[in-house]
Amino acid sequence: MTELTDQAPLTLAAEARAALGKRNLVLIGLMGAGKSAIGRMTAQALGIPFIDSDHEIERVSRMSITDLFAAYGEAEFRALETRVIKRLLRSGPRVVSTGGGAYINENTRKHIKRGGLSVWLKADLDVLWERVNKRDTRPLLKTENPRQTLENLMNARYPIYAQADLTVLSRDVKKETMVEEVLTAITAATKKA
Ligand SMILES: Nc1ncnc2c1ncn2[C@@H]1O[C@H](COP(=O)(O)OP(=O)(O)O)[C@@H](O)[C@H]1O
Ligand SMILES: O=C(O)C1=C[C@@H](OP(=O)(O)O)[C@@H](O)[C@H](O)C1
Ligand SMILES: [Mg+2]
Repeated sequence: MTELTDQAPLTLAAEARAALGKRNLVLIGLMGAGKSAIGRMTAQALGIPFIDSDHEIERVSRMSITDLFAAYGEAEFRALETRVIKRLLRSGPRVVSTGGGAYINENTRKHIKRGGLSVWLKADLDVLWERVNKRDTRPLLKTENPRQTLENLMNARYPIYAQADLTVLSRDVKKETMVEEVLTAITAATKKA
C-alpha cells in the first residue's frame, strides 16, 4: 500500500486550498493595496470562485460606486456593503475582496470574522498613492489633498485592519509573488493552529 509520505508533495496552491477547507478567504486593506487584483489571481490559483464586493454592489444597485456615493452618501453605501458582504460569506469556499472601508464598519467586520479567514494586504503610503492616483474611481479621495486624505485613512484604519487573521505585505513585486505569499500565509497559519 502506498504511504502518504511516498506521494509527491502537494503544490503550494493545493496545500493552501486544503488548509482553507470550506472557509472563505477575505481580503481587506486600504485602497490600492491590491485586494481586487490579487484576490482574483488567488482565487484562480486556488480553483475557487472570486467575488469583489464592490462589483457585487455595483451589480445589484446598477450604479457605479462613484454614483452611489454621490446619490446616497457614504452611510447608505456602508449599509448596502454590509448586506452584500454578509450574503457573499454565507457559503464557501470563495475569495471575497472587499472595499477598503468594509472591515472598518463594526457590523461588516463581525460578519467577516464569523464567515472567513481574513488577510490584510498591508502597504505603505507611497505604494498606495502610486497606485490610486492613476484613477479617479474612488470617491473618498476626491478631496483637495488626496494624498493627505489617504494618509489620514491609513492612520485611522491600520489599527483596525491589524485585527485580521493574517497580514501580507503588499509592495512593488510581481503580482504572482503576492499571490504566493498569500497562499503561504494560509498554509502556515493552518499548520500553526
Ligand atoms: N503587486 C502589484 N504590483 C503592481 N501593481 C499592482 C500590484 N497589486 C495591485 N496592483 C495594481 O494597483 C492598482 C490597485 O489595485 P486594486 O487591486 O484595485 O486595489 P484595491 O482593490 O485594494 O483598491 C491596480 O491597477 C492593480 O493592477
Ligand atoms: O476605502 C474605502 O472606504 C473605499 C474603498 C473602495 O474600494 P477599494 O479599496 O477596492 O478601492 C470602495 O469600496 C469605495 O470607494 C470606498
Ligand atoms: Mg478593489
